[in-house]
Amino acid sequence: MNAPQQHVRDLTALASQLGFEKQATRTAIEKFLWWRKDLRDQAKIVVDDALVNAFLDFLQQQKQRPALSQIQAAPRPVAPKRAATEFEAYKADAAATFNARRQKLASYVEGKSAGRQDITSRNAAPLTIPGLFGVERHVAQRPAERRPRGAAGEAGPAPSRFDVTDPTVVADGSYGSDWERLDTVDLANLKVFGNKGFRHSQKRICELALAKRDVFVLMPTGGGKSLCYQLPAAVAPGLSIVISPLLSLINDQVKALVDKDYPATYLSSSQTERERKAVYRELAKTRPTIKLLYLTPEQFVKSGALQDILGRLHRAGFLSRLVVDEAHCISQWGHDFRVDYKNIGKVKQTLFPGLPSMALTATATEAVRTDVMKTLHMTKKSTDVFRVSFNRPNIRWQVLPKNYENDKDGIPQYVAYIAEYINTKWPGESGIVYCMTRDECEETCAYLRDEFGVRCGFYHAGMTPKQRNLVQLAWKAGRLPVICATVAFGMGVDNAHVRFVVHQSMPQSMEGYYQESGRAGRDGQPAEAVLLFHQRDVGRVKRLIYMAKGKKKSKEIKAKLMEQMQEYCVDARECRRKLILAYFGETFCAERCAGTCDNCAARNKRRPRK
Ligand SMILES: Nc1ncnc2c1ncn2[C@@H]1O[C@H](COP(=O)(O)OP(=O)(O)OP(=O)(O)O)[C@@H](O)[C@H]1O
Repeated sequence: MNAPQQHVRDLTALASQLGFEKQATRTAIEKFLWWRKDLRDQAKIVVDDALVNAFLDFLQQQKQRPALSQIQAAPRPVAPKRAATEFEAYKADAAATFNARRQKLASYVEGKSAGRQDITSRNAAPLTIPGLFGVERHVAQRPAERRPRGAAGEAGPAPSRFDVTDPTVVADGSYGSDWERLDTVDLANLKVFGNKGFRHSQKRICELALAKRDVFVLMPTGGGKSLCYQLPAAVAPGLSIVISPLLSLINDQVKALVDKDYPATYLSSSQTERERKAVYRELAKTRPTIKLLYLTPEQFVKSGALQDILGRLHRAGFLSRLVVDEAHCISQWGHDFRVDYKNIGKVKQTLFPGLPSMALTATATEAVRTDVMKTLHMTKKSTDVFRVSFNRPNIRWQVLPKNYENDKDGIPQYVAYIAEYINTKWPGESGIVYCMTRDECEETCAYLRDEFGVRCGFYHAGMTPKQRNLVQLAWKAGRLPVICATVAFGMGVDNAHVRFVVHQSMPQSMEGYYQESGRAGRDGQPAEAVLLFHQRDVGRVKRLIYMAKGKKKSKEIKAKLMEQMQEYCVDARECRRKLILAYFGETFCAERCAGTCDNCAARNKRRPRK
């Protein structure tokens, strides 16, 4: 199938999820692709937010027109003038964003970025990232009398951009107006990332990373883990490697960084030969200008050519750090175990001895943390562990009984409940309904959409990557507020405004549940996590675990994790927040829950009023 035909198929699937009539949209899509010459001519395309938005707007316009057949017949669409102009604007905008991103990325790896300088040596001219140039200039021009002074009053050492211990720093949000008081880490945070302050322990983590310590970061979803390695990588000399489990996650991160003029790139099978070669060419230089290189674990562990090149850079002292994102994938006790993750430690020890590491995760229990540290050869002595509370005060946790019976129209009552919950409590708001199987996922979506008028789509591993990507983009853009999904809708799902996450059935583990429900309320606004529980689902989950591929031992571990999940579901007394946090080794006083879980709310109701 050639590329345009593939686009037609994928975009049609998306349009039908949105309720557009299939045959009519097919022709419209062909028109759309005809307009978007860039898509038609390329074997590989980047389907990004701009493209999906342009497409959906285009569909909307087509739908409003009574005679779609006219469009079919005409060589160019006969749209009302205003609409056509609007679409032209969308088109131009989408194409411009698309091209700008590609060009930026290409210019980094091919070394064409205007005004770029070598940013890698301590004595080199200021950092080449345009945003950071001001930082450098500022530090370099700091007047001598205002530099930090030693005890005897003598002038302190001239500040360098690795000077991260300025005692006058105003951390955690309040910068004041005096720029002289800010150190390099603060300035990089402001200039490169546009943040006015640090969250949690971000600053300390950056400082320790710059001091070449091993660091283990446990921070809840949305806590701000990325900054902990992106900032030190920008400021430290040399190149940092980031291992991340998903291509979509890598793409999102690199895109966001390139948009900030940050020299980051990646190597993946989704790149064209030309793109891959350009990255290799850059890496083969004595001093590559790339600061952050994203890789999948498979590539890091299996690609001999890449290992050779990175090994050479390490021997030349040019590697700065190995970062392992979503580090719980290393451990069999984590809910997302990946074999290639397990081998990262071996490769690191053999090819990159002495290279500082950073491991980051949002879900590690004590057992997982110990496992990860052991695998990555991070010793207690050389490693600083940062744990941010996993409490999410803005999420209301609830477990409700699930009713399997059908209502008078033959619709399962639990589906009718979900529909009513969405339509009365969160109409039009963004949310996720997690389902146990692919079939349930499609079925629930059909019920919600066709019987109850909920605007929703579905997402599961049985769809092609492109179809999944389209649905995810439509969801992110707010076009499909609700997604019925299996756990395949997982890592990398980054939408701050999710108001609710419903689990239609019991999840497989507490870790998974925390991760999935934690996608609600990343913007800090009130959100809800509702789990529907029926004893029947315990047997179903168990069957899924034992029927899946894998070794007996790993299945037994999964069954144990599931039992803990079951205990959580059947507990009708203890504070949910306390149970979740205790699972991650954190103590929480139930009083602080203040009725924000079903068990505490029920207890408060029962209590006689004074
Ligand atoms: N210091 C900060 N000030 C303002 N915004 C911040 C700060 N740190 C992070 N953020 C923002 O918070 C959001 C979440 O950050 P990030 O994606 O790094 O979280 P995360 O911990 O990696 O989450 P996940 O586990 O889902 O990947 C991002 O939009 C990021 O820009």
